[in-house]
Amino acid sequence: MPLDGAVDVTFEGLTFTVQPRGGGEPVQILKGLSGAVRSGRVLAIMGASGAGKTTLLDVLAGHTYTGTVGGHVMVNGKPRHLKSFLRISSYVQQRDVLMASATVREAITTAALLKLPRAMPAAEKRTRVDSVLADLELEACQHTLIGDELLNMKGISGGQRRRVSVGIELVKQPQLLFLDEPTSGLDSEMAVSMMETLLRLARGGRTVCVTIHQPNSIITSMFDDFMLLVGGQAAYAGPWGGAVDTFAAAGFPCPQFINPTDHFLSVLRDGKAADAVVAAYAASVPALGSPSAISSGKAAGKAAGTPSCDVEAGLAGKEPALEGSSDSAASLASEAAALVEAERPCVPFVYQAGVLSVRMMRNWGRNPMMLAAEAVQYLFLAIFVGLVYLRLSDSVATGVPDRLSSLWFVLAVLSFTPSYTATVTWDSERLLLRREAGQGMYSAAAWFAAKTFTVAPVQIVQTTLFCVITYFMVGYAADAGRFFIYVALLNMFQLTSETVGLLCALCTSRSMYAVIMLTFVLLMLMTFTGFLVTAIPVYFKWIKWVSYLNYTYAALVDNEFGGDTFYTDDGVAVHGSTLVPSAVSNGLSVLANAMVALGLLVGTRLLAFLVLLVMHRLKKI
Ligand SMILES: Nc1ncnc2c1ncn2[C@@H]1O[C@H](COP(=O)(O)OP(=O)(O)OP(=O)(O)O)[C@@H](O)[C@H]1O
Repeated sequence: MPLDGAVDVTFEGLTFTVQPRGGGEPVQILKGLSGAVRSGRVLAIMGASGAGKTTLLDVLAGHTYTGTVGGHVMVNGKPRHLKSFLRISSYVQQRDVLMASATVREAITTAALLKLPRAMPAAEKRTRVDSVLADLELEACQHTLIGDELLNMKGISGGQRRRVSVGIELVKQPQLLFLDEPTSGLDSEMAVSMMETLLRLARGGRTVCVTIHQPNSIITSMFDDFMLLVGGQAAYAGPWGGAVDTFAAAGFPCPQFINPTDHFLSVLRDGKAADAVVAAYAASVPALGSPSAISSGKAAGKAAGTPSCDVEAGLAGKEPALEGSSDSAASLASEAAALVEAERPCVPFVYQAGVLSVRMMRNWGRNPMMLAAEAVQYLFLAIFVGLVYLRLSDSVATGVPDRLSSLWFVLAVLSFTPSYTATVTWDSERLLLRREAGQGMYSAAAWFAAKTFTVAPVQIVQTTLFCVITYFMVGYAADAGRFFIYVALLNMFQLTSETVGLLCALCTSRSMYAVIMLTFVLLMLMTFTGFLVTAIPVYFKWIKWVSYLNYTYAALVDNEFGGDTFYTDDGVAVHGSTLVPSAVSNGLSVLANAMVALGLLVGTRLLAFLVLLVMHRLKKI
């Protein structure tokens, strides 16, 4: 799909400085880099691990969230206006984070629905998807699942996954494409095919900038421009063909039959040699501040094919104090505002939530094992509880304590099962949410709404099944009203448990830590329902009053005992309400306890929502 409107990006004296977390002197990661990324061409940024490739790509793409950027970035010769720049550019991160249960076409269609204006006709969006599939040669596998080996879901190849990640960005037809290590993890054939795709996109009028680790010689032959970094400095910047000459001029000619990039990296491993190359390169380009340094780059490069061409001086170690340098506080604030603006979705909230709900439901549908595993878990546990407490008697001596413990056991099952499921599924959800919401495909609030409205019905069905089995197997009060109260209380309880699990996952950002936190929280809440401990120490009393287990347990016990009669061994009838232990009863009616439990469900859900928003804003998820 050829594009109109060539975009050339030039940069001069770029620095990037971070303040180490543990304190100490600021660390300069990029040390005054200058160069250009041209329309219709591919610029490959290379260097050893830690040389600063990703940092440079982030700064060029305008994706820096921390640190201080210095220097100039110009777009078509004018200072970059980050907000419009972000609108016409796309960034493909190193790791493919995709929905495993979607087909290739569905993944790109979802991106089109969320990234293109709502007003654009559906047919036009479909055409856009078709053309992306054609551009990336994904037509043959468009109906294949993306898949995930960890989920035992067979899917497309690694190279196709990389192309799907690019396709998701291409739907908005960006003029600039930044890709972090697009060939990493691919075998050489797939890596070549990926580079061919990028070259084709560049030739169609796009400006393409990639970081690359260890390219083979076929891949290097596809570079138009090349930038080689060592310790945040430029060892070379210019047309690919000039790099070998620069190294030769510095005293390091490339041996015959050796891949030049292997030679470059091997030379740069030696600190002294690296300094010599950096100095030789810096001496071969116009001085920083010279009018020719940026503006004449393209023409000079094309004419001479020397290092001082498309990509300009990487002036080693110099801290440029350029006029209008972007490291002023005001400039940084406006860049941050531009990023926030760029992360704002372009379709309405309800539409976002709708598209996400469809995708989540499809995910359930395509993962019958996931659904079945949960349902079997509830079924198995319900039958287990039923068998343990099968047909309880109405004896004061045995029926009463067994009823109390069975209800506590039911709560234990419905505390741990949904909350653990919420924490263990979080890791994969988090990565997708971070990428997609981070790119402004949808808001975190829309994701939360979609999750709430798609997960809740499934959970209600599962919990109701659990309730029916346990109620009749155990033989709780034979009263329809009390049965429905039991079902309602446990459904609210189960949803609260799921929310508590999600809350722990959101607070810790890693499911492993979430599980530890959750176990601690649940055990603490379970201890103070009045069933395990009757005399609660004064310093723990507050836990009882904020615990959703306490209110639900009190309501369940009251509901069960309230209208029933029990019999002593001597046959004396005793009204159930008098048998409720004082440690369990909290003085509230069933309805009042249910209302508090409902309030706690709404409260924890709102709290989870707020934590999600904060963590998303802080880039912690
Ligand atoms: N926010 C940061 N705070 C502290 N150090 C950082 C930060 N970002 C990057 N660095 C450091 O800057 C150096 C360059 O990092 P960068 O990720 O750009 O390297 P790279 O060349 O892309 O490496 P790789 O190929 O391993 O991804 C590394 O030493 C890294 O630890």
